Amino acid sequence: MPQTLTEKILSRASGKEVSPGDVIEAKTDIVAFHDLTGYHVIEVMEKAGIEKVFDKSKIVIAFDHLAPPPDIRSAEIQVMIRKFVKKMGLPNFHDINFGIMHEVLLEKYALPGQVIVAADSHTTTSGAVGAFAQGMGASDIAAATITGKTWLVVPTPFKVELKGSPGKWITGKDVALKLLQEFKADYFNGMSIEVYVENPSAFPMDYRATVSNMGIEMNADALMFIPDEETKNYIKTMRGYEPALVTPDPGAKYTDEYTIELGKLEPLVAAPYSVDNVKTVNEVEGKEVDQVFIGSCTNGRLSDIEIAAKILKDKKVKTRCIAIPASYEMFKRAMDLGYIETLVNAGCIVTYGTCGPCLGGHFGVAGPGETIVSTSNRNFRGRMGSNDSKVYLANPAVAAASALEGKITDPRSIA
Ligand SMILES: CC(C)[C@H](C(=O)O)[C@@H](O)C(=O)O
Ligand code: SF4
Repeated sequence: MPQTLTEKILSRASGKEVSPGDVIEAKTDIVAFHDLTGYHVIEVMEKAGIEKVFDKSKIVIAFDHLAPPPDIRSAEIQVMIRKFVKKMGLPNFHDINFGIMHEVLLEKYALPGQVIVAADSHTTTSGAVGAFAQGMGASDIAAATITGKTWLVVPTPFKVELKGSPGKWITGKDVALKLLQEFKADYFNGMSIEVYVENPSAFPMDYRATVSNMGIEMNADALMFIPDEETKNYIKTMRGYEPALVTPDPGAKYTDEYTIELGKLEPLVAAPYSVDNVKTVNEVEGKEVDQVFIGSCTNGRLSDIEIAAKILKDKKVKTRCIAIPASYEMFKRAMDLGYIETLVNAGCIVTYGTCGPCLGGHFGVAGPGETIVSTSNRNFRGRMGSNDSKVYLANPAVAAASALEGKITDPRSIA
């Protein structure tokens, strides 16, 4: 039987031919956790008295939610995890100066065809390179850390096709929001989405990562881009070697298919208080904005910072604007290309590699009555701080244009 990417990956990982609905035990290629959930993972292991991991080289840990620690409790958690890393002799540990775990996984570890599990819902991000990547709770991740295995229900594969090329100021975010507008936030429950890109270079890895990242907002078990030339180029550029590509068999069967004509997309916005409350930017433009956040594991990559820099070059923002490249690597590249200087000159506050304001943690928590435009992935009540704040999710061009004008702005109207 011709297999989808989902079936191919999970058949290899479980050692038998799988079909949607099967409950399987799959071997994990990478098991990861961060500071906030890592604490619980280690606690579960310690309570069970287990002092070994299945394979040191396959455990990845990154500090991001509490980086740098905003309070004593966060610092305590990091101290505890550093001790665990030392005791176990884990080589793939990324302290507060590396970046957001999902971005670190994408840049340094994830490969086509792998099974990746991590203690964070946005683990779907690694699907951008064609890995079956799923977020899990701390107990499941503790079990996978110990055994190198996890149990899964094989999801039903659904195909999305991206045709043509996106227009000016249209990015991966608009594709993610289009899917949410069309299908709503719970449609893909029990499914995996496999995205085929007709014209690989027109939809680069940064855009793919945004869409995969928001796969969990669609409730999909995984959101994978079918590996192609762009996957190869990305891994070659970031790591210096060419990966082997895993692709679905011709004639593989999907439960359904949906096509997006990239050239027909408009900049979209998710209005409060739900990620699927999607509107065109023109429907909400003119609303006054108190703070703009450009960053997170959704949109903190080089192209996001580049777009913001292009819009803000030689101008001044009219509202608070916080920009956070998702990793050290992204910060460094943005700095070398002059984007950081542009953003600082425009009046933005810039730091690197933290979840920070995305989940209302620190570095720009939203206050009562405030309106925020954010490039992150969630906007439910209280997500970025006060229950009385309103968060509009958008792509980096809409965010930067809104910072420039002090109100929600269509970037096509100004640049
Ligand atoms: C803290 C963590 C468990 C959570 C997640 O799993 O997604 C966070 O990263 C988020 O984005 O809300
Ligand atoms: S940046 Fe936001 S969405 Fe991503 S892992 Fe951190 S808190 Fe979660």
